[in-house]
Formats: sequence, structure tokens, C-alpha cells
Amino acid sequence: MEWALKLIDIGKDFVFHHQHGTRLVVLDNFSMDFFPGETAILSGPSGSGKSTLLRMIYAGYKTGKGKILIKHNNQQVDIAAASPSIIYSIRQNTIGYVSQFLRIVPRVSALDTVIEPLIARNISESIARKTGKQMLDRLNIPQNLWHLSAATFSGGEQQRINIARGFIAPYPILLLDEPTASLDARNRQVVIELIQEAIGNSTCVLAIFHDKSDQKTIADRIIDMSAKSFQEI
Ligand SMILES: Nc1ncnc2c1ncn2[C@@H]1O[C@H](COP(=O)(O)OP(=O)(O)OP(=O)(O)O)[C@@H](O)[C@H]1O
Repeated sequence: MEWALKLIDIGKDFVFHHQHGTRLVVLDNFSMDFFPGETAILSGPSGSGKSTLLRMIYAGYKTGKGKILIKHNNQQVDIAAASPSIIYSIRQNTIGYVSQFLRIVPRVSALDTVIEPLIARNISESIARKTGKQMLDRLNIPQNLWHLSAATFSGGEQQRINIARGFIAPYPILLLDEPTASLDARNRQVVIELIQEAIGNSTCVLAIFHDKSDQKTIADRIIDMSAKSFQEI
């Protein structure tokens, strides 16, 4: 099968210039292919570089060395070398990302936050709103919160707004950074179902899940990141 995401010899370090140039090597010479319709779980102790890898793929962190190849608009693109406008377009159509925390825009309602990826794809506002309401309902966000800003929402409510936003539009690649960390069992189950539906639609999912039972339920592969150039287990 053709890969959806290909990492070639990637590496990342952080240099602390104000601390005598101390260099922290987080990833080193890592190569791996990821495929449509599979879930790969990034596993390893705190600080092993799981979130850093997702951020590099989403181009939030600059890749230190190596290539991160994807297919975008029928062309092969190296994210590590892509221009800001290409990155913007990739985020709109090719890579979705559910970060640990919701980035709240003041005075924008929860519903508008959730439907923004559809509006960006020129989906009509009425269809986007209908889809957004269905997603909020599915994630058990009470209707009386839909038109409020998420700024005052609980941690679990904010996380569910983030998840609704991340899953509302289909993406060939989906990056999930601890999407169930603040959720109760009922909502964790909804997220598992959303992931399974995405996989059914051939999305390639890379995820960080600390809960072992969640890992077992959805993982096709578990990647051990405790050794900086990591391996499959
Ligand atoms: N922006 C940054 N500047 C400096 N160091 C960073 C930065 N981001 C991450 N690091 C360092 O890189 C290492 C890996 O961090 P990362 O967040 O990727 O780990 P993780 O495996 O996701 O951990 P956790 O399970 O605790 O979320 C850590 O030692 C962290 O301090």
C-alpha cells in the first residue's frame, strides 16, 4: 500500500542559548512510513518527544533535519521544507491536529470555533452549522453552551470543543495529542468511535494516548519513543 506519511531520517534538538548553548536532542535519525486507514500510537515516557514529533509533522516546530513527506493536492510535499502558504493549505485540507489544549479566540462562540474548518473549505454556513451542532451533540456539549465562548468552559468541555473541531472535516492525516486526557468514560468512547470512523474513511491517525485500554482498542501499531531513534513494539 502507498504510504500517507513518510518520515526520513528526521531529527530535532533544542538549543538553550541563554544556558551556555546546552543542546537537548529529542529525536535522532528516525525513519518510518504510516499508511491510510491505520492508527499508530506514539508511546514512551514523559519527555520522550511524542508531542514534539506531532508538532513537527504539523509544522508548528521546525524540523531539525530530515524529510517529512506527505501527499497534498496530488503532489508529494516535504513539510520540513514547505513554504508558509503551502503549510496553511496543508492544514486546511490534508492534516488535522487535535492539540492538548483548545486555542480560545475571545468572543467567538463554541459552535463557530467548531465549524471554522468547514467554513475555511467554503462549505455553506447552514450545512456547517448543522454539522457542527450534530458534532457538539454527539460529544455531549449541552445546547445552552453552543453559543457561548469556550473561555469559561471546564477543561473537559474545552477538550471536547477541540475534538469536535478536529473531527468535523475529513483529513487524510490526523494527529491527536492526548485527546481523551480530561474526558470521562462516556466521552472517551465517543472519541474512540470518531477515530474508528476516520480510519474507516482511510485517514492515517497518529495519536498519543496514555490510557492503556484506549491504546489497545485503537492501535494498529505502537511506536516506542523511549530510545531517541524509536522502534515498533
Ligand atoms: N519549545 C521547546 N523548547 C525547548 N525544549 C522543548 C520545547 N518543546 C519540547 N521541549 C523539550 O523536548 C522534550 C520532549 O518534549 P515533548 O513535549 O515532545 O515530550 P512528550 O513525550 O510529549 O511528553 P509528555 O508525555 O509529558 O507530554 C522535553 O524534554 C521538553 O522539555
